[in-house]
Amino acid sequence: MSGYDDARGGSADRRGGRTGGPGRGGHDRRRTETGREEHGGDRHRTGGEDRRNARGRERSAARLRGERSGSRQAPGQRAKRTDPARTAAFDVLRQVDESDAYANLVLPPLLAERRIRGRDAGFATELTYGTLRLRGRYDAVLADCVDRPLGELDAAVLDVLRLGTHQLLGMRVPSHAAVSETVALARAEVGAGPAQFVNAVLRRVSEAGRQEWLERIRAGAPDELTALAAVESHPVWVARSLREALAGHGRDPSEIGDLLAADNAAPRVTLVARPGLVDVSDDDAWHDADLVPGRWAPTALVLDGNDPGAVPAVRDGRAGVQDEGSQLVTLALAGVPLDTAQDEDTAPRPDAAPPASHEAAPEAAGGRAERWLDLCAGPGGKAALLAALAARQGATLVANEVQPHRARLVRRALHAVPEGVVEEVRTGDGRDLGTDEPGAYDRVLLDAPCTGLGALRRRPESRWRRTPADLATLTGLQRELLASALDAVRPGGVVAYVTCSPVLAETQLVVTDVLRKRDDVERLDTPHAVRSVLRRLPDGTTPDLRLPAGDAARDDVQLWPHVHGTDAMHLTLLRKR
Ligand SMILES: C[S@@+](CC[C@H](N)C(=O)[O-])C[C@H]1O[C@@H](n2cnc3c(N)ncnc32)[C@H](O)[C@@H]1O
Repeated sequence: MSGYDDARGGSADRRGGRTGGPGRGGHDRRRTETGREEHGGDRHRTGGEDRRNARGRERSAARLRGERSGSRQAPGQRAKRTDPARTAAFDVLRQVDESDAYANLVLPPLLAERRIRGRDAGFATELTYGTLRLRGRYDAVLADCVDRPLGELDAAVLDVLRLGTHQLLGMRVPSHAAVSETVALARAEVGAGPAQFVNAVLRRVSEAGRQEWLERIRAGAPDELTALAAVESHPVWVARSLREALAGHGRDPSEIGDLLAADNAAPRVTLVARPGLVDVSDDDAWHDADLVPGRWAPTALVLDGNDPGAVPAVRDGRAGVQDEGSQLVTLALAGVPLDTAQDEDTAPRPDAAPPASHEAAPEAAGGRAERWLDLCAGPGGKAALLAALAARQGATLVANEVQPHRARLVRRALHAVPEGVVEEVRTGDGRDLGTDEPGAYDRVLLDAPCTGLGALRRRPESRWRRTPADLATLTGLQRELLASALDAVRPGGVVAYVTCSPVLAETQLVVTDVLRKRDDVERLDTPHAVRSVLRRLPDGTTPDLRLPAGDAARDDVQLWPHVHGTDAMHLTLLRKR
């Protein structure tokens, strides 16, 4: 990467003061004067309400195809080529802002389309995800370097600044290259005037190292939680909810720093080997993939590398990419005995030998094969594991999903499951199922729509999208869905209430509230159910799940990224009396 040598970047502020530069108004005015395409406007404002508008989508789609709307710089300023990896990262950030896109869905096809491979692809990936994850930290840094509220800056300029700041403070890019390459990106994407501003601001950022900036952020915060939230790049309300969740689930709230830090670490790629569909020793299925057993689930394999698409078993649906927490909660539901009279040890372990045939498996009360229901199945990760387990236990599965396009994803996820196991993939509102089919199922998985605040490692942009108002909407829906799941299960049957959020309002409070209104449900010993499906260690024991003990012990299970290395999955098992 080249060093910085740009006489045109002459507005660099070396006096140590904050830098004003072109804000939204200035940026637009400049473009109007030069007659170039209107690019910023209110749509680009961070958090702008109208970012979903059609023009934004069109522009984003064109950008993803690699089409530029024409050079925004004077010919004499075009000498420096922009780096394709940085341009790709910028384009993904703009998509995330303009169209509410998910970076993990947009970036891989964009890299493939532009033939960005190898180290460049790795650089673009780290730059994109790292910038999105640490956006809050970088905004705190940038707020110290710019003399107006960041919300007044053109959103595209702000994204360029965040990209430059991540290179300076979060990657091992030499300062001169981080600044000069980012200024070149700014010049190509947002124009020469803003590029000068970017140059000046990034020079201010580069005057201190990461540690010094973190100390400055901490010193400037009004209280400890706000400081931690800024340093670890979480909205304050999210940090507060997570700290409350730690306490409510029986952990020490002082773990919040470790939890927030764990949200900023890219998770390892974990695969699920769907039992009965693929064998770990089948070399053809794994095609030389470097795999080690997971920490908790007997079905989990950790992939050393980042390309699960290269693994044949993943491509053909016998395996999939799935967090171990998701695997554990699904295995626990499939393994829990259906009625109290049954000896718990008779529940089949997921790594036990399969029954001799589909028909030879245990039956539900009444002598029929068990019927299982996945009430909110899209896109189908848990449904696929559940269906594989159902096949081994002689059960059948109905998968329900309210959104038609997600129901299609469920069908695709289930295509490797043996014929006859999946009764139906239906599209419908799960809230109606309890009334439509009362007592019709033996096991029901309710993996409820939730804030996803337990899976922030995987969705780098999502922490900035959620608002406290989402909680009110979601918790109402979660209550209705849980009531429906409990109506849909037969007496003696089991419901698994699952969220990928540890937030108390979505976990304990939903369950407590729904159970308060009915007397036909009992809580099961969920920690026991989860322990009984853990993988066996070489010495025959199972790993220590490190759940709260003593007074803090609970009858539900909450997993944590900083303790278990999984998403913060929540599981409560309930039995209909
Ligand atoms: C947390 S996701 C489920 C993830 C899924 N279990 C998996 O492992 O792939 C929740 C799903 O519930 C769906 N959903 C939301 N409201 C619903 C409703 N009223 N009825 C059924 N499904 C609903 C959402 O579309 C989303 O696909």
